[in-house]
Amino acid sequence: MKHLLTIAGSDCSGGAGIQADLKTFSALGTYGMSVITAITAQNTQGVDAIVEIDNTMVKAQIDAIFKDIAVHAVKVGMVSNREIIAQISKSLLEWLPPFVVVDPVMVSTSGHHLLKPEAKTTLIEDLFPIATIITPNIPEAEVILDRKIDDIEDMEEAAKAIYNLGPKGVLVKGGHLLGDAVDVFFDGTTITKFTSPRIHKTNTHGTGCTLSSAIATHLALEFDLLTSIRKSKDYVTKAIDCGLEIGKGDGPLHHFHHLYPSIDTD
Ligand SMILES: Nc1ncnc2c1ncn2[C@@H]1O[C@H](COP(=O)(O)OP(=O)(O)OP(=O)(O)O)[C@@H](O)[C@H]1O
Ligand SMILES: Cc1ncc(COP(=O)(O)O)c(N)n1
Repeated sequence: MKHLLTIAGSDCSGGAGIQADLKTFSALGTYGMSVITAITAQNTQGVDAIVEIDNTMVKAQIDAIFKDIAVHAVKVGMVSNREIIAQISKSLLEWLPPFVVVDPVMVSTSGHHLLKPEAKTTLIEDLFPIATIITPNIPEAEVILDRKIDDIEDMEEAAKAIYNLGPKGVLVKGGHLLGDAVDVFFDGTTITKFTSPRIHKTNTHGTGCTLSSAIATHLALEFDLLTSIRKSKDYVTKAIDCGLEIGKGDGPLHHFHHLYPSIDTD
């Protein structure tokens, strides 16, 4: 059995954040654990309120897990502010989990800031260099690089430029473009594109959280990086396709484990 850890924010409505991550870990047959960095009051329509967790409590949660339980991969999502980011970086450098997938969550689909704008530099300097892979969407890649991304060629250039900031791999996600959903990966030598047909449904709340936690899971299950991305994109595509009509806004994905090929996790 592989043990997965998400360090992220709570979404009380269950579509994104910690809740999406834990559902993904379970659906893929692994044991999920969580370090909560922020509590959000949100639903399918938007974010009403955020309380950030004190960084000493973030440290205490990380230490409680690592001193007792083996962690086979970590996914990092919403990290809120500079103090929390610096603490996560320090703790991960101390405990050294084998894989760290960083989803640089900045602004929710509904337009709410989930990362304080002044924390962008700390995110880049403290978390990118310890990441096995980072998974920005197009608006996040634009903020990281301070440039516009309009098409797949721009995504390729962005993946290469973000790679120079220190992660071992960069996946620029194309959910926000029109046409097929194309994600562009760069590992320092080769560009690889992952394409799936665009599904015309509104239940895309939490797609990024789900993709990054699925990649962490597949890495923990000892698939290589390219296979982990391919299998995770397949998982997200199916989970969007059978998504739930819950709430009045952008609905959640459905993490229905019978849909996914069984994985030998022993
Ligand atoms: N309508 C869609 N049909 C098929 N795949 C999609 C669709 N929307 C997003 N995806 C895929 O979902 C994954 C997440 O991409 P996206 O760009 O939406 O990330 P994100 O914006 O971080 O997600 P989130 O909505 O959680 O913030 C990618 O693999 C992307 O290609
Ligand atoms: C706690 C938390 N983490 C991440 C997201 C991003 O997901 P989305 O862009 O689908 O709103 C979110 N809304 N809430």
